[in-house]
Amino acid sequence: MSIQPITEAMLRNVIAPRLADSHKGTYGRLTLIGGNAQFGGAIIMATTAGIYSGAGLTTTITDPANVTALHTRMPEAMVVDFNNQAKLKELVRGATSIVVGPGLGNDDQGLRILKDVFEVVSEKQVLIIDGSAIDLVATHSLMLPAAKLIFTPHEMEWQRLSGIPIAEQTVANNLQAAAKIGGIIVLKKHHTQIASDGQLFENPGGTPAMATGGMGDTLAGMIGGFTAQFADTLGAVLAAVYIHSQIADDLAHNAYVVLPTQISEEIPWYMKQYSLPKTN
Ligand SMILES: NC(=O)C1=CN([C@@H]2O[C@H](COP(=O)(O)OP(=O)(O)OC[C@H]3O[C@@H](n4cnc5c(N)ncnc54)[C@H](OP(=O)(O)O)[C@@H]3O)[C@@H](O)[C@H]2O)[C@@H](O)CC1
Ligand SMILES: Nc1ncnc2c1ncn2[C@@H]1O[C@H](COP(=O)(O)OP(=O)(O)O)[C@@H](O)[C@H]1O
Ligand SMILES: [Mg+2]
Repeated sequence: MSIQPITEAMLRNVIAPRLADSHKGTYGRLTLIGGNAQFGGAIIMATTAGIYSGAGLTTTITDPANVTALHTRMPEAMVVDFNNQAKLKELVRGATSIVVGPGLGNDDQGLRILKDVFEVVSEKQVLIIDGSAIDLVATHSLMLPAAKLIFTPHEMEWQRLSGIPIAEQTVANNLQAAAKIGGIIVLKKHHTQIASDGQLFENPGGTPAMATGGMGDTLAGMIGGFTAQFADTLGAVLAAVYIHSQIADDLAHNAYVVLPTQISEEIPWYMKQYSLPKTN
């Protein structure tokens, strides 16, 4: 099995210049679901990343305790109470891409919300399953819905989802489990690996300056924003993974630690560079 490094040429194929004849509806509807009373920051960071990645319209469904904080940080986001089951289902149905799990919590409340998402999501939609949602799928052996599924586990979440202990997470074992689960698996670690349809890609970048809470929540939001805009779902995932760590690597030249929200603020500048014709 050959491992393909993610290249900048791949990103240039995905991140197209915006067309003059377009509007916010052209760039996708992103719905993010998560953030219980304890983990509000996770969904705020995911939302921030989705908006800075250029999603046309973003709605966040979260615990009411997080609404003021989210609005204060990101007035661009629309917000809905995650106890409003009817509204949640409507917003999932209307989304281009859905991110579920950052800070959702793996208790009964989180389980009820995840089941509602799985009930209404459909084949043409992208569904990114992160954080607590991965744990809930693993713990309750949930049936996966027909959708363009993207899982974003760290190594412990991958252990829970695949049953492979971290020490035995070899390329061969991971690919076998990924084929069984289906969809795109983004196994997050130093040099994150992405499995899709028997292919394996590796992120050449990344730094321990990224090892701080919220970094994965930010990546989940980026993948949401990228897949909402770009029709090539695998290409969008690879581009998001690459830019996420490229920004961190650049900031880490002069900084001991890189904050997730600092990464989000840089995303539009990097996307612009990849959308321009190559000069040399
Ligand atoms: N500000 C907020 O609101 C934040 C909210 N968050 C939200 O919290 C929820 C729980 O997510 P979680 O990732 O914090 O907890 P969990 O899934 O139990 O994993 C930790 C366990 O796994 C182990 N471990 C082994 N390998 C590992 C690896 N490569 N990467 C990471 N861990 C690894 C690790 O080992 P140890 O640290 O003990 O060595 C530990 O035992 C989720 O919804 C998330 O979105 C967070 O994003 C933080 C900011
Ligand atoms: N040492 C490291 N080298 C490269 N990337 C790292 C390192 N540590 C963490 N990361 C990256 O940070 C993110 C951590 O994700 P995750 O554990 O889900 O964070 P959280 O749930 O706190 O938001 C992943 O994208 C991972 O690749
Ligand atoms: Mg995480």
